[in-house]
Amino acid sequence: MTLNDTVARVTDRIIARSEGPRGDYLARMQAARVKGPARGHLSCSGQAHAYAGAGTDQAALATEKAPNLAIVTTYNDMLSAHQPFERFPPLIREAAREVGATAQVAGGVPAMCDGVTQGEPGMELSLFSRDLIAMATGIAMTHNTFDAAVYLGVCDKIVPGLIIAAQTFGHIPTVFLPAGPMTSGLSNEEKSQIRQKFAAGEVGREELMKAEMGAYHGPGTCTFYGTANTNQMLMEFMGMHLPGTSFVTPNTEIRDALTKAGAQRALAHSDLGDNYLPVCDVLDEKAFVNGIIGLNATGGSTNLLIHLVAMARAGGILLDWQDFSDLSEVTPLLARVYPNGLADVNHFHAAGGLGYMIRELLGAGLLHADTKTVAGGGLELYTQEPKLKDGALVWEEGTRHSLNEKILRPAADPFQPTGGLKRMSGSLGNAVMKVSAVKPEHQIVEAPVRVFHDQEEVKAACRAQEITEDTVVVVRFQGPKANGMPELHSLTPLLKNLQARGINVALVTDGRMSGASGSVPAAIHVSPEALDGGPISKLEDGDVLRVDATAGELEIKTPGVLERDSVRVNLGANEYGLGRELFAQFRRSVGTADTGASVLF
Ligand SMILES: O=C(O)[C@H](O)[C@@H](O)[C@H](O)[C@H](O)COP(=O)(O)O
Ligand code: SF4
Repeated sequence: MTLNDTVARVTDRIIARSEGPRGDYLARMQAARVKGPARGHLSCSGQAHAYAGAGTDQAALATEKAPNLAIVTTYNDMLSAHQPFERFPPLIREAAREVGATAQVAGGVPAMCDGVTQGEPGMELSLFSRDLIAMATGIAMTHNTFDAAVYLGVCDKIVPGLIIAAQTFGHIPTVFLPAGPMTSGLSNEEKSQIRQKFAAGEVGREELMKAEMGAYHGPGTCTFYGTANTNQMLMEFMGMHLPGTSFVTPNTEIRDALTKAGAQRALAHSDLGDNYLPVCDVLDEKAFVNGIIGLNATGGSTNLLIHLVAMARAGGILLDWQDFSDLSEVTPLLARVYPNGLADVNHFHAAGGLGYMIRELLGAGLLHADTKTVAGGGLELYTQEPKLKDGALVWEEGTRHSLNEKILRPAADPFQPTGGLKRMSGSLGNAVMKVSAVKPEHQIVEAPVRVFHDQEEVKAACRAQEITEDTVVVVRFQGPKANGMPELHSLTPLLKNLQARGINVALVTDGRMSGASGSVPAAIHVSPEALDGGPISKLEDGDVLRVDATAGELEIKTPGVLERDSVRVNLGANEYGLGRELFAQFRRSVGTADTGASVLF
């Protein structure tokens, strides 16, 4: 199938724009290659220290020339999605031994659960945790005893941070290992409805708690299509997972088989064998374009508009939001998974999942088929799905037809002809909106603004029934420099209640929303942020703003606003408490949302 013209044009534009930094990066990766096992270049004392804790693998490490596999794990009990990783290191060591190699945990890396911290001060560290995860992984990998690596991570900032690190150590073959989604419990829609009833005072805390525990009931990734599951989609579209591994349930025989196969695949690609495949050859411009196509075709998390820019930059690839916007215009929306629909990722997987989507998008000429993937070939391999046959892991062709067209559609008959994410621009600056989750009748709001400097102020105003007319709710000083750009997802039930009362409401913020946010039109990541004196800092209650998701317009309609001075606020309250005092340097040095909101470059 001929590649779509726009996909080809945007890819060429990215390659041309990135030529300098990409060339320098690839030269550094080539220079980082070593002859023989990496550990052999350490001093005898360094090696002895590295092997002392290796138990039965100590002799092999000291005398053999077989590859040594790094395990970077983000296991902790706070993220249901990462709790299954507790069992992974022994499985991976066993897999390494089966192929005459060794494996060592290079380091444990922090991971934050955005569900636990949602609406709490901790959320102000969330975005910064991405770069800290990359730095912590750097500390693990700098032991430099590794010829291949597996990275264990799933959730929001964790996969982006790990990818930044994997790119930094891009001369090392690396496979990402997921743990898989939680089994389906109380549906996301039912959970959301009970939250709205609680916000409206119609049910008590006991009923709310029962619903939340029914939704989030066990190990595995939360089942909505938020940032975590968007990351899983990216790892398949970009060839960093084995095919079809993302949405296989944790703690099952096939999950364990996939974990071992991923480890052995990474070892098979080491420079000590004949199939050297470093990360820098997998994550090239085409892989990132494939990821952006997948993001739009699935209506994925808006957070990836920030993270993908930073992930690509770590490999010398320069993305901008116009790339996302141009690709969105030619990418059909093929999936409806909550918040873009009622299904969850388990239903999506059962309907044909990522393998069906990749087949459809390849067939439509919307993906680069000729990328290098950890599966050992091009993207065609990702139309296959793993099966256990007599205890052995095999891959078979996935379904050629959607098994539920309410969830998954063919490219010839999509839910909508363009992608789920829309770039917004106008006199207020640049922003993004997840339009796939907003009903058409809610996609244009032109109304007076009500300005807030804190999400708690919004909650108080909603509870006091102060918002009774069409309103654009502006929450500013939520940008990366102001307070770490938290997600304001806990406003969703309150704003949905206003919408349900017939009030045409939109949210505009220099902050973020969760990948799970939906249905209320939210123009987020407004750049420049208020603290940088962006137009959002000049708005006053009553000014009229037009938020038009159809046209991608974010326009101040009241004259004279831009001539005003910027409002200044005292941000001292968010400099201390629950660890925020440790991130002052991050707030001072972080970049803008549209350049990846990073402290690293
Ligand atoms: O970007 C995201 O996908 C979110 O941060 C997600 O990781 C977080 O888990 C949700 O906010 C939790 O959803 P609820 O708060 O609705 O349970
Ligand atoms: S999806 Fe969100 S809430 Fe669920 S485990 Fe991951 S970070 Fe936590």
